[in-house]
Amino acid sequence: MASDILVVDDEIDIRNLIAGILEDEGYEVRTAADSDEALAAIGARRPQLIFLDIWLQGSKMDGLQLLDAIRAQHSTMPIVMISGHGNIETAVSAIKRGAYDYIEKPLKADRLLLAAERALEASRLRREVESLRTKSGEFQDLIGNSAVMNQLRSTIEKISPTNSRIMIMGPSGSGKELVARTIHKKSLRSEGPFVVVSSASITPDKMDEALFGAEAKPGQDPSVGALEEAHGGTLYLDEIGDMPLETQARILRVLVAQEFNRVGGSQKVRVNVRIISSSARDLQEEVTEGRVREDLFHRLSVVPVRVPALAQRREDVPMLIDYFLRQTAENQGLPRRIVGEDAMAVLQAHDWPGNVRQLKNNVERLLILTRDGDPNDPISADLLPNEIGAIVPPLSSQAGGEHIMALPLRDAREIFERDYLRAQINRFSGNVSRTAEFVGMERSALHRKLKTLGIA
Ligand SMILES: Nc1ncnc2c1ncn2[C@@H]1O[C@H](COP(=O)(O)OP(=O)(O)OP(=O)(O)O)[C@@H](O)[C@H]1O
Repeated sequence: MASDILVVDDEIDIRNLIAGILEDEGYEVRTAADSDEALAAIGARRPQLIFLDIWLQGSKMDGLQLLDAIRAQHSTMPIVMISGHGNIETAVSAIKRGAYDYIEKPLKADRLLLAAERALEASRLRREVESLRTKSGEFQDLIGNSAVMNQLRSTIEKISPTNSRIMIMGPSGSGKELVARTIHKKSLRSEGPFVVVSSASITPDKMDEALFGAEAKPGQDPSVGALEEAHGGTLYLDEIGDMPLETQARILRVLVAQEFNRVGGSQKVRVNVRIISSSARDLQEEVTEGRVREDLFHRLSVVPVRVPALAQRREDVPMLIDYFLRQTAENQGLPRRIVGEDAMAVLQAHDWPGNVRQLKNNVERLLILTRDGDPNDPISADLLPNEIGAIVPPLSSQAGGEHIMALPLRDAREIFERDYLRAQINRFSGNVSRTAEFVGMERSALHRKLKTLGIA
């Protein structure tokens, strides 16, 4: 996506010259002759960079006043001043007031392009640092080598470079947002912003403003909404089913018309944004029950992507654990640890209703709890929190401890074998060969055993 640059200068020749040089390099350029036009252009859509003439003759505000006015509303907007020959001092004072750089007249194409590149790069880096900071280093590769994860990865490769809208479905904590970030990173918009709007963290009455922004009210600054913020990049709508129906209707209108009004505003804002949305619930059901608009659902899920629950890809658990152990050790300055085989078996057999997020939290907790132990000792199963449970899930009620004591050995053993093998089969996602290898039986013998015990 080409960056959107606004050139503000009262001299038409200068405006055209700068616009021509920038457009030749593939930038998208808009121009303004005075402060009113400039503020209107910024109001219509926030640019990614502004070239601003210091003098600005015949304008309500001169360049420095306009600089202050823009920065008051958009404190992080990169602005490069255009300075006349001999007023370098003013240019320097503009930098003190928050301009990013200045270029001198007569203009030189290479200096102009260099200034544009640097300012855009600095602003991109600032966004990246911010997003890394807020995510506290959470951006990471998609870990996992199971068949379903490999399938997911190849889907991501195919759909990322297209501009199509994507609906990601999967249970909470399974990695939907990470998949969305990966798609963005591999798309042609990767240099643009990735903006998240999460229904969980915004109250319904604030949702419209969060998405569309709001026009300035007396005594208040205007607010830039997520759609505008995501111009040139990707907007991730987390839990679309939790958005108020009126907001859904407004999103639909944006998708149809490609433009929208800020809350309380009458001016149309045009943006170029790819929308990726997500849902942890069955959206078809949400549609049937009237919580999601059917027309919106069809427009948003041009390409549906499913992220499987962790319990459906247990093979990935050891790799994820290893990854989180390394990551946590690095982030917290703790020694690296390894997980013992007994603990690994328990962790792999667990059902993880909170999916990868729950696994990650547990690994972090384990590493912190065992920080005083000998780093060379593998973390053993007895250190796992109770809720993770033992490898044999709580025995079915009719086979509780006391009952077992009332049974002959043969029957008690059968109950144990059934629970044990069921858990092992689960752990290896139904793969009999790998289960047989682990429990130390011939494949055919295990088959017979499973049949006798009535395990499908
Ligand atoms: N395959 C994976 N490899 C590495 N980390 C992962 C993977 N899947 C998820 N994670 C990590 O697990 C945590 C939860 O993932 P994420 O937020 O993407 O899930 P989600 O499905 O969007 O959750 P929710 O529905 O609650 O919004 C994040 O810290 C994420 O980085």
